[in-house]
Amino acid sequence: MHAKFLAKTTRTAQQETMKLVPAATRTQTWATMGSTIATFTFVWAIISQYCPYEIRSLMDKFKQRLKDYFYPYIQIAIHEFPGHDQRLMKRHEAFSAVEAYLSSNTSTNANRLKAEMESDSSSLILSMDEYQILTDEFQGAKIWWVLGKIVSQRTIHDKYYKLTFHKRYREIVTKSYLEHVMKEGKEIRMGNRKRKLYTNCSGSKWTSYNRETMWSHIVFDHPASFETMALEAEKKKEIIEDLLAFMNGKEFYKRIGKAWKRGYLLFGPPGTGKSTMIAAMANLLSYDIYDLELTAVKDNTELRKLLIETTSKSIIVIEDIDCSLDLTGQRKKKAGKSCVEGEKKHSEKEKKEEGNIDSKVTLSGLLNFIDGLWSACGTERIIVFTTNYVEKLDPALIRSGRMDKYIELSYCSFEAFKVLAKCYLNLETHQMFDEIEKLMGVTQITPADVAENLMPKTLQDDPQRCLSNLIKAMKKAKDKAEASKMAEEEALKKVNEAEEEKLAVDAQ
Ligand SMILES: Nc1ncnc2c1ncn2[C@@H]1O[C@H](COP(=O)(O)OP(=O)(O)OP(=O)(O)O)[C@@H](O)[C@H]1O
Repeated sequence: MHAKFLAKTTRTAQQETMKLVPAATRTQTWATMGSTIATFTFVWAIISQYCPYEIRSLMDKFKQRLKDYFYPYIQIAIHEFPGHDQRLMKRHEAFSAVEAYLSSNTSTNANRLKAEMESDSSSLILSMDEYQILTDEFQGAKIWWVLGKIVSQRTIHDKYYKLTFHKRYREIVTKSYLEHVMKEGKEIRMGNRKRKLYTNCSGSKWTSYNRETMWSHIVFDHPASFETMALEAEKKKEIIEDLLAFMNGKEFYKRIGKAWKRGYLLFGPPGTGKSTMIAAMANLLSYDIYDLELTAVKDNTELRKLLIETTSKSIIVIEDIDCSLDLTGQRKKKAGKSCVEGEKKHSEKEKKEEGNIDSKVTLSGLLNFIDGLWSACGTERIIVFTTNYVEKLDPALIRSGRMDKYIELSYCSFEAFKVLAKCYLNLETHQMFDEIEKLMGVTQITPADVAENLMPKTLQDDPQRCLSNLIKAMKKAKDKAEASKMAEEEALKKVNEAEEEKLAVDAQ
């Protein structure tokens, strides 16, 4: 039994030893590896310190190649402030585009999100938090995105988006995927951003990001739309189609070799909706507006600079062009609508407050602005001129080919009135409409005046009262027109009689 026990004990000890051997070997391996790494690090530190630069750089190259060989992934970083130049505080457009692109699938894929409201955005933007990894797929390629941050002693830390992908997808990612990200990102940003109304007149309520730009801006938040514009349906449709064709015409303009821009001349009496139409155009296309005040532009050089600073997807507006230039190309002083209503005297102080200066912009400078070589810098821009007196304009300014489309906005027709009645009173038909239609056939009333009368004075205001107000206003306008026509005829009759008398006297 003792021998049996001894044999068992010996076997167990042997087994234990067998079990212990690999554990000991493992410990030994780790120890060897640790000391090898320590030796390597030590040797590397010595080499780095004493080895000549050329050899070190060769070794670095070799190290990188070795890493490339064993690490089959490619990484691309897109920095927030490229070149680390944060002085201008100008974010890299590519960084913002990536941010917008990733925000679209962040909400479904990421579990740590950041919600921010950018100064020029109209809604909250969800983006991935730092070091969160997002996966995207494109044409079979898998791409990982991560948001990193370089912490430095600067007040702002440079952030970057890094994308990682397998090197077999290099072609797809660099040729198509990045382009797709930029395009989609820019579109998302366009849809989210608040649009702006720029002016070249400086004033306290206008803001500008930095002193380097000649334009100041406020957020453009005008509710005008083509739907609410009092205009004949056919005309409305034609204008909308024209604008949309322009917006989607990138390839077309490229094919025909023309700069991607379009000129519109809006003309008609005051209060017929020229400014409203510009706002509706900007809302339809989601464009910014640059309201160019010519009287505040020093000379042609400054005009050119202003033009260069405008961005694409914008409408450049010069209102009341007849007041800004005369036929000889010399400037008239503009004071609101003074050139129409009689030249009101403007004090130097008032002129300064409006930003008006003694401008030397010439007609040729303006023509260059519209379709000279300089006008081709930048793309997707619409230039709109407005005037109350188209016949006063220099023929050079409106010759065919210079302005692409002429839009006349005139007195209110019955069809246009019905649009306003629907908007203001929610009425599609009413027994008083017949009388209004008859009066509209013989009276000239502007949509602004119609709108003024249809506007309910209180929330409970009776639509019937608004319609009868309009009828009264139209009858008054009709009587006034008839009276002034009679006065004109009377004056003409007197002139004729006087001339006849003079002829009779001369004949004697
Ligand atoms: N066609 C229209 N449709 C809807 N509302 C209109 C229209 N025309 C004028 N209005 C109304 O009248 C107001 C003044 O119109 P708007 O300033 O657009 O006219 P305008 O032709 O630009 O005048 P001006 O030549 O004096 O600048 C607008 O705020 C709008 O409410």
